[in-house]
Amino acid sequence: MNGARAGGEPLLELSRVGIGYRQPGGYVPAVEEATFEVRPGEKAMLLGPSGCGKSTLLKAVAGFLRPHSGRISFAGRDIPGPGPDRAVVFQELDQLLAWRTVLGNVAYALRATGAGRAESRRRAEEHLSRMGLGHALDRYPHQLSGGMKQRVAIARALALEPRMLLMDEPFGALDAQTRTRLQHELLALARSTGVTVLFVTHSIDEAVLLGDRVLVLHGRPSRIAGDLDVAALDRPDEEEFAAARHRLRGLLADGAAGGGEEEKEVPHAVGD
Ligand SMILES: Nc1ncnc2c1ncn2[C@@H]1O[C@H](COP(=O)(O)OP(=O)(O)OP(=O)(O)O)[C@@H](O)[C@H]1O
Repeated sequence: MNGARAGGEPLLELSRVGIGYRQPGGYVPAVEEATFEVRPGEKAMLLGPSGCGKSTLLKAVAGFLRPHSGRISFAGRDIPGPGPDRAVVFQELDQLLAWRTVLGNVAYALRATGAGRAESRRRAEEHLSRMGLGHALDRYPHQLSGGMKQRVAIARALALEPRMLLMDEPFGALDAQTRTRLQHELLALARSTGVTVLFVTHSIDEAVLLGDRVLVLHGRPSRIAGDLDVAALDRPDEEEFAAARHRLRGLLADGAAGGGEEEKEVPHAVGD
């Protein structure tokens, strides 16, 4: 989906959100004053260096963590906790249940939302076929490549027909070729389903390629340092793509230099 098609009331709204963790030495804030909106059909990318709080924000939107300040609302309501309206795909290749088949993994998730057995199998098959896994329904996770495992995880998330797909570096553990292939598959899927996406990455190119908007996080605790519209940019060889890349690199470098953090350098994978 292109950002130009995204519209209407925000689906997700964060207002001055602060989130942190209780440590033995006391409370340590990870993210502060995060304010942004995501509209239906939009693909919003959270970009920032390692440890800046991208996953923390995503987990709060998923309902796994509760903010210590501010407000997160989804479809106009405070988030009560995790729910199938916000399906999550993680980076780890072992997020599937090892003792269930490909079909079983997706059908099980559907059963957990109350769908009947036959209905769950039908929907699971449909979504797995859409991800090119129709031939692998009876395989177990250990019989799959990394790319196939991530396709199953994406199929499982989409089968829930979520209003928002939350993706935490879902292609980060894949080789470059598989990663590129899955990025393009995700773009096609988002275009055909219109699903709203919140996507965590530390790669500038991935953010510009996949996103309609890129929200840059930096500092410790981190804040939103920039919000760039990249909806029209999907060709890395084009001048505007290079300009966006340059702008984002600048925002990240400002954060690395200005925050007084222990982590000064722009992380390795940025701009890859
Ligand atoms: N469960 C936890 N308990 C305590 N501190 C945590 C926990 N999870 C994350 N943190 C800390 O919160 C900060 C933000 O972590 P987070 O994982 O959100 O960053 P990130 O930007 O997603 O990093 P990466 O790109 O490396 O995954 C870090 O300083 C991290 O050490």
